[in-house]
Amino acid sequence: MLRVRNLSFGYTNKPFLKNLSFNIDRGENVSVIGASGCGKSTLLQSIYGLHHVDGKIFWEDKQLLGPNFNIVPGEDFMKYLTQDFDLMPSLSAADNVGKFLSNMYPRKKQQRVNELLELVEMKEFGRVKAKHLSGGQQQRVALARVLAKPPEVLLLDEPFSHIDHFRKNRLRRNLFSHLKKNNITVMVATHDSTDALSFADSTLVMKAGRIIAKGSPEELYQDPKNAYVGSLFGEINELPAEIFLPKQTKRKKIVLYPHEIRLTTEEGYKAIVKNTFFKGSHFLTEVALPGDIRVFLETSIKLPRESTVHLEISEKLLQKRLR
Ligand SMILES: Nc1ncnc2c1ncn2[C@@H]1O[C@H](COP(=O)(O)OP(=O)(O)OP(=O)(O)O)[C@@H](O)[C@H]1O
Repeated sequence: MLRVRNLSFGYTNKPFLKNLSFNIDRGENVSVIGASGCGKSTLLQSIYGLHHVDGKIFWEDKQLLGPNFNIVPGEDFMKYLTQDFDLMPSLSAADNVGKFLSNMYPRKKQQRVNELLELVEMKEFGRVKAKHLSGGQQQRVALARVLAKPPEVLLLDEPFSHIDHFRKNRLRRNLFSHLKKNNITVMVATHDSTDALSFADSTLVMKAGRIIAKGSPEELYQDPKNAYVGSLFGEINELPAEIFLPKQTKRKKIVLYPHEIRLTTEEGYKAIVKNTFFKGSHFLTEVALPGDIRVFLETSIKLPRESTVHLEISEKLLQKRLR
């Protein structure tokens, strides 16, 4: 288990990461999500041992002591894939992947390199020098390289940022199932929730150096505490609670996903259609409640602009969200 206790760190005298504590089980896949600049990379670097931090970090029974105690920064059972890949430009893709593998058994080494190049769908580029590969191809080689000597803990910083949509889904499936199969503990930092949520066992949501929510992606989805958490799952509405439950005072705002708001007959909340956006399986429709409060909902048809509609939201859902 990776245990982080009261971790704080600042680039200046002022702490930026503030008192973070969490556990990650061996073999668990944890996504670290949050807006750009919230501290995801700093957290991964702190765990890897690149910063001298306050607080304690343990892997199993071993305390990780950081740069003041390690001559070569970083822990050897752990790999950290940075956002800038760190490949040797004049080496081929295959040589980059095999760089840290022993030359004692050349055939075994070759086999391992081929297996990993296949995993990231780069086998046909094995002989090409890294400097002649595209950004996305370099990122795939870098992913293969951190797996060459299987780490116990893998820290991935925006691992799919350069990879196109066509390939991304398959690559994510292959990579994460490889990690699960090999019981590798992984933390994936990303600002793109689709990059990680469907594969994560749990999620840490960061904002301005703090963890503001943690749980399984399903738990966070079912009960988004605020718009920041809700928006990890796509478009959201953050609406004044008093519209729906005037006597409710505990939460001033309520977060609702567009699909949770339905069209109904004339008994619902009256609204005017302002915009429609084609989304393939549905339209995302923007309507205005009195006071020009904008609401997004999903509709199966394209509704005419300025037409009047009525909205309905399940009472049970409202009560649950406002708890
Ligand atoms: N070496 C550094 N020296 C000083 N400040 C830094 C350094 N690295 C990062 N920062 C600052 O620390 C904050 C957190 O940066 P960090 O890179 O951890 O965020 P992030 O969530 O990973 O962002 P992104 O998603 O854009 O990669 C930012 O305000 C950044 O400017």
